[in-house]
Amino acid sequence: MRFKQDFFEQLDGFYSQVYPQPISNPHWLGWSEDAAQLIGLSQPNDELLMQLSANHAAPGASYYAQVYSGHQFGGYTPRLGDGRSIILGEAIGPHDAWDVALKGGGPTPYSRMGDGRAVMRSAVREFLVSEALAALNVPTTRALAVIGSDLPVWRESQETAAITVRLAKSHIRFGHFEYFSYTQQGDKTQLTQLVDFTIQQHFPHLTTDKAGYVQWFNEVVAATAKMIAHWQSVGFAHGVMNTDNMSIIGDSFDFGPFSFLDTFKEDFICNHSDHEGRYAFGQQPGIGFWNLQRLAQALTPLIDSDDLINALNQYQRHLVDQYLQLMGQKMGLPSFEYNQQQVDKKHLDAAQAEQQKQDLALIGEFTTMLEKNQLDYTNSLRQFGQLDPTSTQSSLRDDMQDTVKYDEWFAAYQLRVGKLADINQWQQARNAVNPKYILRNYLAQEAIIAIEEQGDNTKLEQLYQLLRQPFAEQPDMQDFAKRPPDWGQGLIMSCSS
Ligand SMILES: Nc1ncnc2c1ncn2[C@@H]1O[C@H](COP(=O)(O)OP(=O)(O)OP(=O)(O)O)[C@@H](O)[C@H]1O
Ligand SMILES: [Mg+2]
Repeated sequence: MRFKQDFFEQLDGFYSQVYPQPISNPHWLGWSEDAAQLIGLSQPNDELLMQLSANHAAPGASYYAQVYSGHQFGGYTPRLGDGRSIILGEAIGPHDAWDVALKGGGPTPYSRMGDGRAVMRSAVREFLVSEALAALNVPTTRALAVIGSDLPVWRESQETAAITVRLAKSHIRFGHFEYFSYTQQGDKTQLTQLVDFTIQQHFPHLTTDKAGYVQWFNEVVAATAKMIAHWQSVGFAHGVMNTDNMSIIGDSFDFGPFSFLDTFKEDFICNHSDHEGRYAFGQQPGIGFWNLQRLAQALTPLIDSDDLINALNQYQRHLVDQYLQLMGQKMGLPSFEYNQQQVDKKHLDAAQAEQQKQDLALIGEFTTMLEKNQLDYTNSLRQFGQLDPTSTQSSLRDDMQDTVKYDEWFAAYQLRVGKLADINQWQQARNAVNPKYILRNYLAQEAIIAIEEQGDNTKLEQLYQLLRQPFAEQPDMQDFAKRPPDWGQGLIMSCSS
């Protein structure tokens, strides 16, 4: 790893330098070949294991924990910060630089009551989902590796500690801006410094002046909407959309009790502690907006309210455009022209707006049918993409209890689809965007249990390899595409991690 230290060198006062604490008997549990390439690594080796388990110092690393705050479940916590994630610096890759962080690397000045550690099950889940989302083309932080140990940690019972080696183009969160806006009221120096740094590093096509700030916030709104549209389209529930878990570049970030939908359920709650369903699957688009409003509030010292409001007002349009683009591809809505050019246009004409409304309704009726018939979201879409859109018979129809309703819907769908030139091609295009394999909670759980009980990471490795190619048939792996067994249906994860 070759590091640069832009955050560390340019943002003094935005972090505490702190060295990670080693974990004992470190061993590789998981290694992502794809993530490794991003920072110019190929194979894991013993020295790297010692460095990433904090047993040896990594040459060129700075080791720091960032300070931030955030709205958690709607309430403001004035100071959070990296309580268990220690950043080594920005590793220089062939295309981008990636922060390398040891999540679970030991206590920091921001640990509050926590031990600075992560338990194996949560580290494994974060590793797998980071790489699975990336393979689904969802914007996300990455995971280079997960490292097991025999260091005991206490949660509800005794468990062992592990470290996820996270790669992130940025660790800057909405909560960073909240922290520097509210702790330094009346003095914009640090807030300005942070915005300028963010723009220079991650939005280099923009200027660091008033006009640039406005454009930047517009792009943050669009990136956030895009990320959430991706989540809704693949059926991903994040579970803890606090503003300290929202990345400023719109990457999915901090994976705790997340879950992919098995059976489609709009109000699915994956977080055991989320009693009111604040972060339920169907609430995510609205929460994204709420979080952007909190960010906007923190930026009022630098950007005029009218400009912030104008940008916020574009959120829904970005979200709908992106969602329709993704779902349109998944469902094969033809001449789907919600391309980037159109997304960038400020206004749609009346005919386009009407078409959007109808398409949204068509997609919504489809997911409602899935929900009513308790069908699996991922598998139903995969199945749908293999049917013959010119024929009224299909295996998906056979799965519906109410075929009258389905036929009615399908007739409307056929009308929208029109004539197809090549059915084979149509089906191939659907298979390229409707995954066959997703990280179902029960699959992650099986991999975790094998490690817990036998110290065997074969299942984890197998799952990682499977999810690298979620759209490929992988004939030997068909069982992994099945709906969960009874014990694994709607598995809800504990928040302790
Ligand atoms: N075991 C722990 N020890 C110390 N601090 C912790 C621990 N678990 C969580 N925290 C801190 O509590 C706050 C909220 O936790 P949250 O679960 O959102 O983040 P996280 O999973 O620890 O890390 P990240 O957001 O970097 O992925 C953060 O400040 C986090 O660092
Ligand atoms: Mg967090």
